[in-house]
Amino acid sequence: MVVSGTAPRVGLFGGAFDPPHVAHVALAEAAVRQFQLDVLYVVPTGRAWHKARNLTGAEHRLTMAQLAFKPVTRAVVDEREILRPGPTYTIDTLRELARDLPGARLHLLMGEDQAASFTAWREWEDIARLAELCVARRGAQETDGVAALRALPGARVHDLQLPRMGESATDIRTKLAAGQDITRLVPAGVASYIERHRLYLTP
Ligand SMILES: Nc1ncnc2c1ncn2[C@@H]1O[C@H](COP(=O)(O)OP(=O)(O)OP(=O)(O)O)[C@@H](O)[C@H]1O
Ligand SMILES: O=C(O)c1ccc[n+]([C@@H]2O[C@H](COP(=O)([O-])O)[C@@H](O)[C@H]2O)c1
Repeated sequence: MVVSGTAPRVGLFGGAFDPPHVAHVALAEAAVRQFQLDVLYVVPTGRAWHKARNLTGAEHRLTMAQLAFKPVTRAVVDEREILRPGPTYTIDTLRELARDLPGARLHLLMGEDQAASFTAWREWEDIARLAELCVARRGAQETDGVAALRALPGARVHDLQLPRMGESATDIRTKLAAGQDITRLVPAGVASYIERHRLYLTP
């Protein structure tokens, strides 16, 4: 890891990445730049307790994340949540990072949809104590996601400067199942991987 100044600035960007799309990559690039991150851990979710659907196999999502985030300076795709048994909780990952990188300034990245449901996350108070929360606007609709986080006592909340982007993995999966073109929505390597492995052919 490259360390600038005294406290290393470390980012955590978790997601199902099913599949990773251009907004994920833009968000990661913007965060590295804005928060001057020394390293950004991009962490595909293992077992997403909070999602109703079954995710695509972890090995596919991991490889697609590696393809997608390869061009992002300082980004490292990390498989710890996939390897950890049981449901995935962000607090476990943050505690590991805090233990392994003592003194680091931890930045948790998320879109505003996740910010809006943040108080449903496991041990969210401890997450807010351990990490600065960096929230990107998402889609065309204003939500009160960022405002909800700002209202939490003690939370350190930052606006992640990203133009509103409408891409969503749900929409991409729907388009693929309908045989529609998604090449502008995902990085080229991800589009080839999806095609080669015949992913998302059914809704
Ligand atoms: N278009 C977007 N703009 C800003 N943030 C986004 C965007 N798409 C996803 N994110 C954020 O990226 C993180 C990972 O998202 P995830 O992998 O669930 O993608 P998704 O597009 O939301 O997927 P799905 O549609 O399957 O729920 C979340 O914090 C989410 O809010
Ligand atoms: O820890 C939790 O309780 C928790 C609840 C909801 C979401 N998260 C994390 O938030 C990240 C984005 O979630 P998602 O659903 O947009 O892929 C991902 O890393 C999830 O593991 C974490």
